[in-house]
Amino acid sequence: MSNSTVGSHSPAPGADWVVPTPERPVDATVRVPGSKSITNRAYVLAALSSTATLVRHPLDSRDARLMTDALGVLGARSEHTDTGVRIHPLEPRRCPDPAEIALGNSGTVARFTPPLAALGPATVRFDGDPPLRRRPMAGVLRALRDLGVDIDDGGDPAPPFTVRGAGSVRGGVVDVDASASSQFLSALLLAGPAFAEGITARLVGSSPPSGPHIAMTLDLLRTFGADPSRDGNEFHVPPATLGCPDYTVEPDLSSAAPFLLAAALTGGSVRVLDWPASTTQPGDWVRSLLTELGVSVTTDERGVTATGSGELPGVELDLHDVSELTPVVAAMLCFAAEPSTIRGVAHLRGHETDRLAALAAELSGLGGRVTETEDGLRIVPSPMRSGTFHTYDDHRLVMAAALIGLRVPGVAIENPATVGKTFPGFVEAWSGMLGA
Ligand SMILES: O=C(O)C1=C[C@@H](OP(=O)(O)O)[C@@H](O)[C@H](O)C1
Ligand SMILES: C=C(OP(=O)(O)O)C(=O)O
Repeated sequence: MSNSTVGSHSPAPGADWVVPTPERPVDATVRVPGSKSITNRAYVLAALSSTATLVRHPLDSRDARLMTDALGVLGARSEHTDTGVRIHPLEPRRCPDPAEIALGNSGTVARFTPPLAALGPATVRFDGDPPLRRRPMAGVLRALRDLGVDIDDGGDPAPPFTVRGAGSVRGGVVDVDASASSQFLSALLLAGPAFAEGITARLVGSSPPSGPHIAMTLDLLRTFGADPSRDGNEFHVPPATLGCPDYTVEPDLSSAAPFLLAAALTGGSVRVLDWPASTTQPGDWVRSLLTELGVSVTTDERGVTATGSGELPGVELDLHDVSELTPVVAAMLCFAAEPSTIRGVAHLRGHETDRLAALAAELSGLGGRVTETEDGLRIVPSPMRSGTFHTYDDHRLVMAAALIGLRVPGVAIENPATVGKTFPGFVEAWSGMLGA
């Protein structure tokens, strides 16, 4: 494939990235790295297993390294091998006391590791990047406290906070308000097999976002030998001895999404290799979205291919279940023929940044007419122009801005390296797709 472009292949360190704008429809085959959500769940369950786990094709990114580092502090060694990462079972005596865990801006690390600290005997202080201190944590900290875990958050349920481990957690029945993040529930369910009485988590408050991520948690628990069950709003995970010697991570379909959307926006064709035949990943939904928008989506043994016409209708979408796709979908809809609305995603105000405010500001800054609603965005077609797109340390804003650059020459993405949270090679993969 070759395709002429304007813009740059890869920015100098610290410089903005002027996104290449193709002069012809894209025609490319791409491979994306492993799923962040699956990688970090597999690492947690591997640490809780009684024997070592080789995790194959894991994501290697900032969030994944933060997870292996956190597990290392807690006493689970990891080895990078030619075929993946081998995680050894937690040995709590290896954890220094007191200990410190760095959370970066990773929701999975921030929510999934405090229950593991509660299982060990050490006092563990957790802190992260300044934006993480504004992300919600109350749902998981409150539930852990209700289970008898000693947590000091200075009265504010946010990092920094300290878990004083008692060497075990009794577990049992607990109410969980996961309306701000599904990760609160996933955190408790993942640790459930290691609690003496397992866990019965009863959802209270409005329904959690990101349902597929909860299904993913149950799926991985089963793969590692636990026996989770769900009865309406009640989730039960009995105590279990876990083990899965060899686990292979699927490609990250949320990282794949912008590449398929690129086919829709340029009237080209993009194949993503190794799309799983069945998956709990929310990114799989992009296939039905594109089909609804009139894009041809075909699946064969090599992967999924999207072929677009470059024309898109406006659409009304409820993204409550697949909210991590909102930034790239919102960017694409700036080029639809009619107005669109995205609803059901008020909780994005507590993601890496306030994503609704950031998308409205940055897409409007390039000429789009994008406004915040109570629980989403309204997008009205409007000619877009070159300029700087600020990324607020949010990987998915880099991906969103790259889509705008497909149709608008001269889009400069500030701090593109922040995409390394989940996709360190994104700039190169995007430029490769464009033949730049
Ligand atoms: O459990 C997970 O791996 C995730 C759950 C979702 O979080 P929220 O439920 O907070 O949206 C999602 O947005 C995030 O990217 C990953
Ligand atoms: C919300 C996200 O990440 P996390 O909550 O895992 O930090 C995301 O990747 O879109």
